[in-house]
Amino acid sequence: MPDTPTAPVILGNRPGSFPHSVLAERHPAIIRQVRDAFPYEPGQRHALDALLADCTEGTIEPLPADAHDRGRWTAWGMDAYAGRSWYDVPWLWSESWFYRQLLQAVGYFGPGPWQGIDPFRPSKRAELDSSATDDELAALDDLAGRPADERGRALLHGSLWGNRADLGFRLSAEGTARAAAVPALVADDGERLWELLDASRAGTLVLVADNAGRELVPDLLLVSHLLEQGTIGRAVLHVKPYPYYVSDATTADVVDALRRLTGARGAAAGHGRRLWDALSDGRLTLRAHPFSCSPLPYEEMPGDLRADFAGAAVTVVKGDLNYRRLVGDRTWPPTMPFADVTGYFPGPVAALRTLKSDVVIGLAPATEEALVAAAEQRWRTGGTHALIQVRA
Ligand SMILES: O=P(O)(O)OC[C@@]1(O)O[C@H](CO)[C@@H](O)[C@@H]1O
Repeated sequence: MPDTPTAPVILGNRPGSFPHSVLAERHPAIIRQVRDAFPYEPGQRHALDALLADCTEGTIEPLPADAHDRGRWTAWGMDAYAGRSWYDVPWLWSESWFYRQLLQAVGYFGPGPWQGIDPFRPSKRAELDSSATDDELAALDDLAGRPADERGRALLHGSLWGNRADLGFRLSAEGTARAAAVPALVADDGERLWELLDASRAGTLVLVADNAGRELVPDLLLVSHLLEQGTIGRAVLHVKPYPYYVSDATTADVVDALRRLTGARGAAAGHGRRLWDALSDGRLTLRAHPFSCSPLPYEEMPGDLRADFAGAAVTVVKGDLNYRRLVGDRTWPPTMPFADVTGYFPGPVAALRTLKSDVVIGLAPATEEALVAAAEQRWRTGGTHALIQVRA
């Protein structure tokens, strides 16, 4: 049996490291942002204050016996990590735990009047309603006259770079937008992705979505284009079952994005109607699997999710967090081959991601050297670089 490659799991306990800054600074900033965004009641405010202290100084405390998802979190490692500092468990685990606790604090899981109220909705809506989104939708009219191939490639890149629009990232990355003025692909298997899609004419595309708003809109536009061209016959869009990592897309965000498209003018409205029809007639389906908010890598996915991915002509995995889960949140050498690490994935898989955390694999040695020479290790986390990687 071939050896499965491995590397140490990333923890958040090294001061000065990016993961440490997320736990020590980004999470408190997210709590403050949420606290200011709603007229929360005293009980919720106390719970948010308690979470602020807990997530920076406390330890992992198991969920109460009657928590609706206690069994799930037990299976995901809760008991094994009980009593440990948030910094001393896998960083990926700690982050997912944070969002679970934040939603608990604001009453999202209910029962009660705040059940189902997304604490990140104001920032997601502001982005969707922004003039920047207007400009992006208007640009579709110029694209409409171009050959189909060119439109497809432009929309693929729109979906890729849309991943820079990540609201949690912006909380702790002020100024990187300017640094990102010269975008650069550090790995580009884009043509291999088109080959896969073209070879599977009328097959199923699974798209594992990441952020709502200015990432989800271009993701949906790409799906619309592929359906229109007959490149794919069906699409399955995986979203999160509850709000997560600030801007991750839920079903409500898909509906908001579709309404934004159908309410626009010109080509954007045409895409909106096509997607609306596709959802209505079953050519586009949504999934909100509990594992999508789990603190585990995809290698540990359950059988029903595995079957979903196995049936796809290709699964496109969007964004930084999904990339970490796809390849494992580990200190891999950047030149570790992508195909070696993703060999477990049930079917062809493509990653579309801007680089916003330390994990990266599949780089050519010369690419890594050039990146380090130009920016030491900053290229890993600044959102200034992107990649398209494919394992057929
Ligand atoms: O998955 P996304 O939206 O592309 O990025 C998520 C992110 O902003 O959050 C994590 C840190 O909290 C990192 O993986 C990354 O920086």
